[in-house]
Amino acid sequence: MNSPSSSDIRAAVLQLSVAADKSTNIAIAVKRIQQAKLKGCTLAVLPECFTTPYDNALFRKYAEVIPDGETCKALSQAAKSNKMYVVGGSIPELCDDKVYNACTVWDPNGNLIAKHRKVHLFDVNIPGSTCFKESNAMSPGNTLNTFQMGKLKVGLGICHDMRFSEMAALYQKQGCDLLIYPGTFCTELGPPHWSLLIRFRALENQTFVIAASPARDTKSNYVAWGHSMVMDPWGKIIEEADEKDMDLYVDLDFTLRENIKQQIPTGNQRRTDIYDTIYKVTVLIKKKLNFESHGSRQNVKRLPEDLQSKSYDYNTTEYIGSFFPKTLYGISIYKKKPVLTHIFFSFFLNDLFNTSMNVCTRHQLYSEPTFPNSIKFQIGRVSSLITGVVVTPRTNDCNSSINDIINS
Ligand SMILES: NC(=O)CCC(=O)C(=O)O
Repeated sequence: MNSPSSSDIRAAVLQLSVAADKSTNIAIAVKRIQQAKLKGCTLAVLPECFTTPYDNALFRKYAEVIPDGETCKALSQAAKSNKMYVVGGSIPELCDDKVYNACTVWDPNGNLIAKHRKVHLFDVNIPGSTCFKESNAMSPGNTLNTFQMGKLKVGLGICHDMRFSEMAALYQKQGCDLLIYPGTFCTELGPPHWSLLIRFRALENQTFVIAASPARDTKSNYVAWGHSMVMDPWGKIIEEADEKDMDLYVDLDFTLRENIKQQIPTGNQRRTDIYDTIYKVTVLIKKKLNFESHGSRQNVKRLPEDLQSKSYDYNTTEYIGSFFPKTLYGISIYKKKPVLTHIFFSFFLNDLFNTSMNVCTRHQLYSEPTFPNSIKFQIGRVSSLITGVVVTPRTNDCNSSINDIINS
């Protein structure tokens, strides 16, 4: 194996102590980011729930909206003033009266470039050891999330997410070079599993892995294991903290990963003819439809349950369309983006025949029969949330452009 010659990034893993006061925690994080900058780092990673003691009773109280809350403002400013990428551990996020365990990522201009809501909540019941039910206080996220640092692609997970190998495998399939897990394992599950799981995820996906824990506080209700660490794709620990309040500064050389990928090319050796790991796009009809066309209002009945959602493989789906005939409603995935079905079919045929033809679908029977008008005739708003697509009816909306539909 070639020995690594140049460092691609210098990362700081900030294993800070979490105090009872949120503003104090934020101020400490900002200071540690500044110190990481002075150490030459371009990336700083904070721990899970670094603003909040890890306690179901406190999550809602400490929660804030993203990106307008106190923590986000401070992290954005810290990223910008230090010209660094900041992976903001996690904070309790308040959204639509729900609380999520959410990681924000900030680029060197202070822009929010990714958000990951913990997908697998920490619900365990080990008599005599650990009992925790995070789902009593938090809602789960539904998507996998990556961000780009120059040429490097980074996949995000939060703590318990690291137990799920499919999730990491999907990041590997998406080409991630580095996986980052802010995490707070406890002193019961930390010793047997923390380091092993990080090592598995690194080795099986041939990626670097950074796991950032808070420092241990033996007086808190939930005692964190600490031991933040950085693992290389060979399964070797590059740096590991002990349980104390401390930071790691680590050089990551991605030529190591490139070499391992060439030498042991497991990424190309998967037998997808006999097994596969897929990332699903879920299409959901959220509300019953009520739309207006040609002056006549149509009240559409509630869909049968089985027609209300469909799942597709995100990675392989190029063109897929579903009609919900009772509502005349359609939804499609076109080049991995959600579009309304009639637009999808138009695109599809236009691509196929390299022409600008009009396609008359059932929607268009109720709208105007030309292509531009059919785009304008929008019976629903399509928003690409998390893993899925939520279709929310909108009445008589004739002003949206195709970009609005795809990007909304
Ligand atoms: N905060 C967490 O998700 C803890 C996960 C954990 O300890 C585990 O064993 O899993």
